Amino acid sequence: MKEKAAELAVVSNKTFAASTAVNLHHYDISSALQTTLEFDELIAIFCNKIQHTIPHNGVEYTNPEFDLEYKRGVLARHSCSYALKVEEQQLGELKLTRSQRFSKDELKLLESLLCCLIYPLRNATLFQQALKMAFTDPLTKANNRTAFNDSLLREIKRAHRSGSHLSLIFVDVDHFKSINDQYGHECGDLALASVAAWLKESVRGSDAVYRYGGEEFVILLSDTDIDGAMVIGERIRADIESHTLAYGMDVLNLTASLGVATLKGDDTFDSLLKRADAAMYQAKRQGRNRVEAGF
Ligand SMILES: Nc1nc2c(ncn2[C@@H]2O[C@H](COP(=O)(O)OP(=O)(O)OP(=O)(O)O)[C@@H](O)[C@H]2O)c(=O)[nH]1
Repeated sequence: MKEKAAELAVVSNKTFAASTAVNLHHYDISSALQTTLEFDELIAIFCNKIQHTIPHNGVEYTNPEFDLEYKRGVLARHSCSYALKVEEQQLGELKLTRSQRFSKDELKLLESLLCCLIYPLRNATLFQQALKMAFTDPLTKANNRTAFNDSLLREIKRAHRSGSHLSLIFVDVDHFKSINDQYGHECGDLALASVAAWLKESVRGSDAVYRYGGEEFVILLSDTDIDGAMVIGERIRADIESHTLAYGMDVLNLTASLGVATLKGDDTFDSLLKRADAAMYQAKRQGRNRVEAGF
């Protein structure tokens, strides 16, 4: 049992090789852990299964790679913590707490049982990494078009059901072709990655920036009406205009044209997209570096 993270006992697949023979309890836990690939569900199942052999009041699981913090119960005075690993792959840290000390026998049993958890956790890691890749644009690290289609469909259903507002903003970089032509595609790629980063900063706290294609991005704003979306659109436009992009000895200034639309009662996926897109083209026609609403 260790109290400080720096002195964590390590449970890895090597511990498994040294552990006692697999018994029915291990088998029961292993079977239950095969039912999900979600980290928090795996931890909850594991802790439920060991509760009667190793009673505990509080559980804390952290996995910085996936920005995950799972807590349940009441964190008490005595704790035991484990850094979970398979080979060199970190799988997060698990801490159990309660008001009485954990005995040596309990800790030995817990280490042995934790071996049932590490491979399901490793599978969850691989699955979550694959999911992340499938929904991320590799150049800009923004969410990709597939992620956008999924999110927009889900958000439209939610907004229609609950009567809440939903807005979206199309952002199209102005005269982007001339950046490629003048400075080359490498510079164009850098510009796109930079714009994506600026957009994420502008809508801080939200994960709703998507690369729609080419030099076009889209931002999905839940619970936001047209007035709110226009304010955010104007902030984004000003942010892009105020940034500079250093490329070798050159300093580039970028602008973008934005189209904003808010979901109406009879809107579908296509009609909402069409209004935002039309508003963006209106902004281009009006001289670029502008925000227009599509009503
Ligand atoms: N470097 C780079 N260029 C891209 C990428 N995707 C699309 N483009 C370029 O983006 C440019 C888009 O040009 P246009 O559609 O003519 O638009 P524009 O020059 O931005 O002009 P306006 O939108 O009218 O202001 C094309 O030259 C594409 O080749 C990419 O991933 N990387």
